[in-house]
Order: sequence, then C-alpha cells, then structure tokens
Amino acid sequence: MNKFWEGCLPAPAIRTINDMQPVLAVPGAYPNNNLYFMYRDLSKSDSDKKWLSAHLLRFDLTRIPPGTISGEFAKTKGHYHPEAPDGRGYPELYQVIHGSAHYLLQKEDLSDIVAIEAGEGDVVLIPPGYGHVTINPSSEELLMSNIVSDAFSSIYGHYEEKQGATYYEFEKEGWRANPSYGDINKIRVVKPKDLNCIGIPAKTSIYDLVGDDEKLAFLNKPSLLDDFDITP
Ligand SMILES: O=P(O)(O)OC[C@H]1O[C@](O)(CO)[C@@H](O)[C@@H]1O
Repeated sequence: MNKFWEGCLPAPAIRTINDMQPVLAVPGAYPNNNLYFMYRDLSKSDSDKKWLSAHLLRFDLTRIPPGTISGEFAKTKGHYHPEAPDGRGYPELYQVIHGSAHYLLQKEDLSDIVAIEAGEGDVVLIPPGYGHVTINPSSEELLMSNIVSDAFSSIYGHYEEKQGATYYEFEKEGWRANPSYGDINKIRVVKPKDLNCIGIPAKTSIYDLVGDDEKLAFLNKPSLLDDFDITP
C-alpha cells in the first residue's frame, strides 16, 4: 500500500462481517472481523486536492484482504449510483493496483449481468445504470483505486433487499446464482474493455488523470458517454 501511496493516509472506513450480513451468500454467526478498508478522498498535493474538490470528484483506495466466508470470496457490499442531472446514472472508474479483482456488474433492470476479470494495472469503467460489487478472487490482497463523482450517495437498498448481487462467487464452485432474484440471465464473464475511445489509456495510473478537465468530465456528466460503446 505504502509503495503506491507515499503520503499519509486518513483512517479508513471499514466494513465488518456484521455490516455485510445482508449481502452474504451464507449469513451466520461469524466473529465480527474487518473485511475491507476504504481510504476516501485522497490527493497527492494541495493543488490536486483543490482540483478534485472544484470538479466534484473523489479519488479513493480500497484494500480487500483475501479470504472466504463459508466458501464465498471476500467482496464489497455492492451499490448502485443515482442519476446525474443529465438523467444518466453516475459512472465510475476503477483500477487494480495490486492483486486481482472481479467486478460484478448488474443493470438495474437485470437485462445484463457481467463479471469483469481484472488484473494489475487494468482500468474498469462502471457504466451508467450498473450496480457493482468488487470481489477478491485470489489468495493475495487486492488494492484498487477509484475516481468517482462526489456529488451523490451510493444506493444500497437493492442489494440489501435481495441478500446481495445476482451471483455469488465461491472459491470451489465458482459463480452461483442468488435465488432471491428468481430466473435471471446467465452471467457473462469478460476481460476489461479498451477505454481509449473515451480517452482513458490502458495500464496508466488513473491518478494521472487528476487535473484533466476533459477526460474526467463524464464522471459528472455521464451523457458525454452516449456516443460510445462502453457496454462491458
Ligand atoms: O460502498 P461499498 O459497496 O462498500 O463499496 C465500496 C467501494 O465503493 C467506493 O465507495 C467507491 O464507489 C470505494 O470507496 C469502495 O471501493
């Protein structure tokens, strides 16, 4: 972590097993261990901090240690984003810094369910309208970054009501459909899409985009993505 981030880090927000009970494949009486750590609203300099805040953007790091709960891989709770003023859902950019991640995305109407398998350096776009969960599917710690609008609060209700996302990922059996959703589409498993079409270079730290008004404008004005094929 300190190799990637040399400055001091604020105290992280932490999710524990108890916080995650409403979204676990197998809820139960586990010790209330810490599951993942979110270092929010980071910047490397005062001028970056000013730029991020003036552009209503946030850069975060998240650390998800490896592990399973009754065989299910460690994961984030899962949430949707609301609509921006232009009527499209707020998107988000993620990047794997260390380890690997499966980004499990589902459209609100469940017409598309997709797992994006990302490795070190990969950049992943959460397109407007997709809820998302991040899974650590390996025996290594996952460290990832994200840049997202700071103008909204995440929406957890759907995931809490349904006991998690449409699919759970287990260490031994792989993907298992969540029965609360009834008859759902098969999960598509894909690699990260090339994002050069929207000006996001592959394998370059997304932190380097801080200060670029044009390239990150879509995070607060998602309709700028309308003309691009960004389906995962
Ligand atoms: O809010 P959840 O579902 O716990 O997910 C946490 C992730 O979402 C973020 O808040 C960004 O959307 C990150 O800080 C963190 O990686």
